[in-house]
Amino acid sequence: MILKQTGEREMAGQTKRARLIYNPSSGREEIKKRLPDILQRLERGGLETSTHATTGEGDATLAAADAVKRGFDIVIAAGGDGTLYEVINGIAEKEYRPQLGILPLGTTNDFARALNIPRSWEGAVDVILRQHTRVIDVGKVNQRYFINIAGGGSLTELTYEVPSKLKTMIGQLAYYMKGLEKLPRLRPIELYIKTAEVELHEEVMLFLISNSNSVGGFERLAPDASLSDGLFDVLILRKCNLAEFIRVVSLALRGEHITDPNVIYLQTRQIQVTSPDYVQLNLDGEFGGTLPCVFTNLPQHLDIFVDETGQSTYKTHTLQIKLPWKQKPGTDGHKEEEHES
Ligand SMILES: Nc1ncnc2c1ncn2[C@@H]1O[C@H](COP(=O)(O)OP(=O)(O)OP(=O)(O)O)[C@@H](O)[C@H]1O
Repeated sequence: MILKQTGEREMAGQTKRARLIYNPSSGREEIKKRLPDILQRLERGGLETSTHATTGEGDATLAAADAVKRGFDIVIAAGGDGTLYEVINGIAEKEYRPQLGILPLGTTNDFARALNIPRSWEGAVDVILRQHTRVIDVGKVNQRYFINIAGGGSLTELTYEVPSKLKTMIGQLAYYMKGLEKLPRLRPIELYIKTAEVELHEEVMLFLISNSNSVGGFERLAPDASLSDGLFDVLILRKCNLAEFIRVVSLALRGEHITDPNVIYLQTRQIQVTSPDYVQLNLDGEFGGTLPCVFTNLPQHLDIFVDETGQSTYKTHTLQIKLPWKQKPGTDGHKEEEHES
């Protein structure tokens, strides 16, 4: 018999079993060097851990579903947001859902940032070993699941356009470079939005359906978002020109965009989005199909290990973007400063 429920194995005096699913290509490929140390630290901390190295797109979903089937107590996703997204998609639809640990070794690690999971592998492993968990909501759309954010429209196609080689080499800056390249070709989409509370028909630049407040390096994108309130925070940017777009983005970096007249903000449990246009969906940074669709919040659906101290080890990003038409020849147009928060 497989002892599945949280705590059952401990109560039976058995060591907990963890399945570490890691993406060897994540971030700057740090996991390749760190794996023996990570396994040793987990083992010393009392977790019997076996590993699965992902081989490409979709493999982490299969590996996570397999870990559920084999009755692992804990699944650890080691990599970036893409790996975490795939692991969640292997677990979220199942009746038995192991506890989830995160080792943030990717480029952006939005969700780990939202949960204050330490950036250092030692700190992140210790969070798992201390066994303090938080139950979080999961978003469901088109039979896929997301925990951080879903969106569509201009710029949301960005994350899967950045080649992984470029991300490995220059990290988060790759996203911003690609973003600048896209700015001149922003185009609005026509949307019909329906929730239990409102119905809207608007021309919009983009829409974001968020579960956490930390998205793409913007730490206050949805300032009121709670991971476990059963609600999505929906942000819609109305049709606007390039200058207004840049103004809203710079307000968003400071978390001051919610009251802007170009921004519609609402909270809801379920939202139906349709469009006569071809609109691709972005789920936690990955391609998630196209409109039309219904986004449903599954309240408190996953149990994730978090830092009980709540102290952030993340740096805040101040991004200074020189607009292409003001750029001097020979400069790259970007400057990123980091400050300890
Ligand atoms: N062995 C592999 N080689 C290349 N790509 C892989 C491999 N295994 C998985 N992948 C793909 O790499 C994608 C991105 O990985 P991941 O999110 O872990 O890292 P990242 O892109 O560096 O970080 P972030 O998503 O935070 O920017 C995953 O969605 C997955 O499909």
